[in-house]
Amino acid sequence: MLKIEDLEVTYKNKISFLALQGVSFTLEEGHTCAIIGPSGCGKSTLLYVLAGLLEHSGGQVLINGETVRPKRRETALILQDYGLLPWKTAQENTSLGLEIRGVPSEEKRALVEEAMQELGIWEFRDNYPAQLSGGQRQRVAIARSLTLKPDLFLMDEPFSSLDALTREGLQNTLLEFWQKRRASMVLVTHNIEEAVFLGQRILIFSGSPGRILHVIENKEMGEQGYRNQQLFYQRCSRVREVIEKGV
Ligand SMILES: Nc1ncnc2c1ncn2[C@@H]1O[C@H](COP(=O)(O)OP(=O)(O)OP(=O)(O)O)[C@@H](O)[C@H]1O
Repeated sequence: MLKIEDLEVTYKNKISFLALQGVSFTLEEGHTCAIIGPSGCGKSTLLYVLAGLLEHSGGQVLINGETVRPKRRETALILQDYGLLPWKTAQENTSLGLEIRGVPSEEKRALVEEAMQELGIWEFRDNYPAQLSGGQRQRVAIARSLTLKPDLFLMDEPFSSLDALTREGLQNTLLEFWQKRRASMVLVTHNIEEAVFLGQRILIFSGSPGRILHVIENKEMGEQGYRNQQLFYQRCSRVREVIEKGV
């Protein structure tokens, strides 16, 4: 699905800034990977490159064998601040992506209902963003991307502003969704437990420039009750150790 080879990204303002260097990894179709690392190591930069929103200065980024291109329809980018329009209801916000693409209204309504039902927010369809909780707003943002039937989800700390319980609820929802649809997913997070709960492979970055410091395979991800298993805690400790000591 994704093949990144020797990626380099330089921001060119008055002074050039090398944000990522020598980043290589692959993500097989239908798999997930979590990216974790210190603030400023280039995690968001990497996602923007994968979303085709930012040009890279070196290396290769291939999605299904093709060079990454802007506005690939099947790529969904989900950000931390939800990106909801305050003057539109939850339903209208969910249909935004389809509207921009000129999908006929019957089809649009069906796709929107399906996505909102899947995320458990259909009953809040007439609420405006200000009348929704943080978790519900994030669900609307995810539902909006689901309507476009993406095969690649890029998520930039999507749950970071939520309280611990809401966050766990949404992590479970995301896991169930992934198990059903098997879309490919790249999740950027600051949260070690989240990385181990949702990433089949965990890429630990160092900065700066951002590079991959270590890769941890986490094949048990998604197993029934994984969050409460001994192995889950061991993996979390291992990730913490690499972040703290670099080995
Ligand atoms: N438009 C820009 N111009 C110049 N430098 C930038 C620009 N955007 C980001 N940077 C720099 O690139 C580096 C990587 O930024 P990025 O936002 O990708 O990091 P991050 O790992 O996502 O950080 P955080 O975890 O704090 O969100 C940082 O040092 C940042 O200051």
